[in-house]
Amino acid sequence: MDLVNHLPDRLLFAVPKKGRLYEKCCELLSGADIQFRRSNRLDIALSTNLPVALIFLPAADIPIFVGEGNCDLGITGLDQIKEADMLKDIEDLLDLQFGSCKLQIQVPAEGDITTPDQLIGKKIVSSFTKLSSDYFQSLENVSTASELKTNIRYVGGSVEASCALGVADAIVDLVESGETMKAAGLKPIETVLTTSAHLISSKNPKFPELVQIIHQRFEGIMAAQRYTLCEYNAPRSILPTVLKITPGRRAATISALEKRSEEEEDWVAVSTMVEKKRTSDIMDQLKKAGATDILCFEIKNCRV
Ligand SMILES: Nc1ncnc2c1ncn2[C@@H]1O[C@H](COP(=O)(O)OP(=O)(O)OP(=O)(O)O)[C@@H](O)[C@H]1O
Ligand SMILES: O=P(O)(O)OC[C@H]1O[C@H](OP(=O)(O)OP(=O)(O)O)[C@H](O)[C@@H]1O
Repeated sequence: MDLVNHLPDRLLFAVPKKGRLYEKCCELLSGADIQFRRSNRLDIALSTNLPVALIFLPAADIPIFVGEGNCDLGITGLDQIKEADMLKDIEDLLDLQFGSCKLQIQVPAEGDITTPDQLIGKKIVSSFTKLSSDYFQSLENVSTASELKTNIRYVGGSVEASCALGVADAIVDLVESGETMKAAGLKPIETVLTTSAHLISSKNPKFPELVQIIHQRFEGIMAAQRYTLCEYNAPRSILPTVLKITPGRRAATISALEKRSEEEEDWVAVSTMVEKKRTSDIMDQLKKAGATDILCFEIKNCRV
């Protein structure tokens, strides 16, 4: 099939082609019901149910493709967006809350260096030379990279080996668990940036309505991951108390329950979204306040 001829009618969505972000991106695309089949070795896949073409690119190139308007949408790390200096050229639509890690200055664990200012004038190795330069410019209080006393050099991978090889006094690299740096005999002395994967769009997308629809679907996935639906019954008299416990995202939905007799007090059913991580605590608080029949449900999908 001549893929390229099908592209003018399609929103181009740039997705990391491999690496740390790839699997999770595929899960999100599936959650947003963007169906596709990626043929072996092909870096373009046409969606089978939406006018979308997925373009699989290195995570580092995605900010440029989206920032310069070649792709309407993209997913990549905030670190890559800032390193490409593209934050001002894109719309930062959503923090997707995966691919979370820190860009840190790491030095030999057994060495004398304990603070970043001791590195002024020394050798730094990183794949993030812009972010490293920005950091040391601010530390050295100079306005351009050419005025820097600190020597910042680029390497594309295995950055953590640079100190042991004598190439660097310190490195600036991504750290999640810390295992890689520990194994390389390094320790952190500063966090330059905290990062995660973001959904980004071009400032002037060719398919703005579809950008909005996909953005809303991704927001729905994030909300479904973050919240559960909590339903319970309560006497109307305790509503002010229980609504303080479960105020909901916007407000709780309250429905009157049928009375079984004239004498019975007014009861209501309350339905509200609660943060997943607080669910057990909230159920305990509701029970204590006098609510009954407290149920919590997983949210499979939603639009918020
Ligand atoms: N250890 C990690 N934990 C969580 N997220 C990470 C980690 N390392 C990298 N990331 C995130 O994933 C993005 C892509 O990193 P990854 O190492 O997968 O790159 P890559 O595209 O495979 O390139 P390379 O070939 O240079 O490794 C990073 O920019 C960062 O946002
Ligand atoms: O703190 P940790 O959990 O050990 O993760 C950190 C490692 O992850 C990243 O590299 P990755 O494994 O993606 O491969 P790369 O070195 O080829 O970029 C990063 O560059 C570190 O090497």
